[in-house]
Amino acid sequence: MEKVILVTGANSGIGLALCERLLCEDSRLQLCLACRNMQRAEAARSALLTSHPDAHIDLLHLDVGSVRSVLHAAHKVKARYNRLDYLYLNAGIMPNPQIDIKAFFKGLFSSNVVKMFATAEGLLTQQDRVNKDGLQEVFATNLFGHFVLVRELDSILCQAGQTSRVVWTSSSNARRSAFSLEDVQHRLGTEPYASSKYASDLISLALNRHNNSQGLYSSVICPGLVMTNLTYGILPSFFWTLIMPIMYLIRIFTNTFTLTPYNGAGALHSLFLKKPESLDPRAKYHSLTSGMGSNYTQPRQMDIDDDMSEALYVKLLEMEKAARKRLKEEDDNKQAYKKYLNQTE
Ligand SMILES: NC(=O)C1=CN([C@@H]2O[C@H](COP(=O)(O)OP(=O)(O)OC[C@H]3O[C@@H](n4cnc5c(N)ncnc54)[C@H](OP(=O)(O)O)[C@@H]3O)[C@@H](O)[C@H]2O)C=CC1
Ligand SMILES: CC(C)CCC[C@@H](C)[C@H]1CC[C@H]2C3=C(CC[C@]12C)[C@@]1(C)CCC(=O)[C@@H](C)[C@@H]1CC3
Repeated sequence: MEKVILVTGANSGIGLALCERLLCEDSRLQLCLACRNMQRAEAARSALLTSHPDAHIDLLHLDVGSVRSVLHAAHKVKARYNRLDYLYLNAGIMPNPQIDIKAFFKGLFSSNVVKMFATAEGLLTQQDRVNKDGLQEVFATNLFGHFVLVRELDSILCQAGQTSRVVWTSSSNARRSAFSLEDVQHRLGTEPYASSKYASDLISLALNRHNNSQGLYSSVICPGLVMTNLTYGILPSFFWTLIMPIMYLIRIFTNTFTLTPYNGAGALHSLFLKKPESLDPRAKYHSLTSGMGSNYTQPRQMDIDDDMSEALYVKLLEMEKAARKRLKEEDDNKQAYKKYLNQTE
């Protein structure tokens, strides 16, 4: 049977570019596009089928920010496929981003200018909100939903005599100082995106510790700065179009300005080709682009430690248990109410 690959957030940007690159590699792959909006998912499938008419592309409804949707989607995946070779955890959000213009101009004339363009450290804040599950939306979407998905798919990811891979689309914006074990959802701060991405780096390490012996390997990548819906949300799109030539100029000095989704998906693609045993669990694989535009992948050591990653893993397990309990109670209450209505009729 051909390899089965599931990509979350596959209908646009880096996720869609990854699907395109994977099909160019092997058009017989069984691709599953997991998206929250089925209209956009259909459009993505049509676009992929235009260039690969014989490709096997399934759609799956998944709102990774909702625990109920994750459990439902995982159930469907297990019913559809008896194996899952690659799980790309790519969906992500950065709501209401704000740029600190003063910090930008200060950084521009400092020795930290290259780092500033690569990581946006000190430049970017976001306004988060609480979702229907009572969780912070950025945490729920970028990390927790994906964590529950991996756990729920464990029976088809960890199969005897087979290796499977989980790949997180993290970011160089991930920063230890933006994350706190006392506030894993980042309720109190203004950098939920950096916090959620740092948390995904930690969780990847923990997944390796707990699952390598069962043949499951986890890695993290950073796509670099890519022009997608996510980045277009940071500044008005006409402004981006206006400064595009400057962006290409900056790329000569900063290899992290990958700019196109195709280049951004480079590291995701290169991990597809690598043997899992050869990967470094403490490295983040960066998509990079030379000044002349050629695309390459480079591993860089992450600022993470085992104790912190284990502590976060334990916290997420507890949160998962609580979320399942809450959903079960909701279902039981619904059932009881239905029964009551039937009796009173
Ligand atoms: N662009 C960049 O410079 C960088 C991006 N990244 C990361 O790359 C990943 C892909 O983002 P990118 O391609 O840039 O941006 P896009 O906005 O183009 O893609 C994000 C994808 O995630 C999906 N998504 C968002 N929320 C949910 C949800 N609750 N359930 C299911 N799907 C969801 C979106 O679906 P919909 O179309 O319905 O919104 C979309 O398909 C993200 O994790 C992002 O953090 C990391 C570093 C840099
Ligand atoms: C070039 C221009 C004149 C001004 C652009 C300034 C900023 C808008 C960008 C500088 C560094 C960028 C950046 C990101 C967003 C846009 C900038 C802040 C990201 C945070 C986008 C999402 C990610 O995950 C990071 C890897 C990016 C890091 C760099």
